[in-house]
Amino acid sequence: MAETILELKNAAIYQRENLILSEVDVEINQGDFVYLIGKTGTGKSSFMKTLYGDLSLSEGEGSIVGFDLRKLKQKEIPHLRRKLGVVFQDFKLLNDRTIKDNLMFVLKATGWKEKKAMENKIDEVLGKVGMKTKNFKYPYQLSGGEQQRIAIARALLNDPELILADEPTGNLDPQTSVEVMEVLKEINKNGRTILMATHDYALLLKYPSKTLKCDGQKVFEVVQKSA
Ligand SMILES: Nc1ncnc2c1ncn2[C@@H]1O[C@H](COP(=O)(O)OP(=O)(O)OP(=O)(O)O)[C@@H](O)[C@H]1O
Repeated sequence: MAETILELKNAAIYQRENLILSEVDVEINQGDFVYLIGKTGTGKSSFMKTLYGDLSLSEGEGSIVGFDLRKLKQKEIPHLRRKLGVVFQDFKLLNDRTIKDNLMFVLKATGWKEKKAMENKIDEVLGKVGMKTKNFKYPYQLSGGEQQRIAIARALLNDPELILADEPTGNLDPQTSVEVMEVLKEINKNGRTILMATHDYALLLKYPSKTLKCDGQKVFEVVQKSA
């Protein structure tokens, strides 16, 4: 049996006092590729934020990569984030430094010390996203698709057990979205678990996989119809 990486039981998710999602029961196993879909404002980002500790879980049960979300303390959040790779729609790269220095910054912030090991790791993750030759560039010198590849490489630095991608193709054109999706699929094929929020139905049709939907304050699994 595959190991459970994420489990929510009867969870409720709030933004301040507003209930966004309730009775949430979700299980994600090691190696899964899971989509999270739903119209704008239905709670996809709130769901993701709960998983990476940006919103606290105050009702129900939740565990993710070995952390109990109900008991998560502020000071544990960096440890949780280290076991997760988070990818955002807007890349969130630091524009004042090169790609290599963006990645170096994360390694230093997460406790890496040895220069050679850091350089090897940077080479390894850039290789995985096909961006090894661009390490001297600045983010603004790269296209959106290239920047997102770098953001995915950054998410891989600490060998996360789970990658949370919130609309990773939201700012990209259809062709570039497919390229970024290929990168994510390849990473998943190598055993990494991925949860991806999206409203790009073309991608869902092209790359069918388990799909969760947010609607009417609930999250449920939907069966995709083939095109
Ligand atoms: N910081 C906040 N404070 C209060 N309410 C919020 C906050 N952030 C989001 N909300 C509300 O929570 C609901 C869900 O928002 P959320 O961003 O999770 O939806 P979403 O499905 O990710 O939407 P989108 O596809 O537009 O990103 C919305 O009604 C939104 O107005």
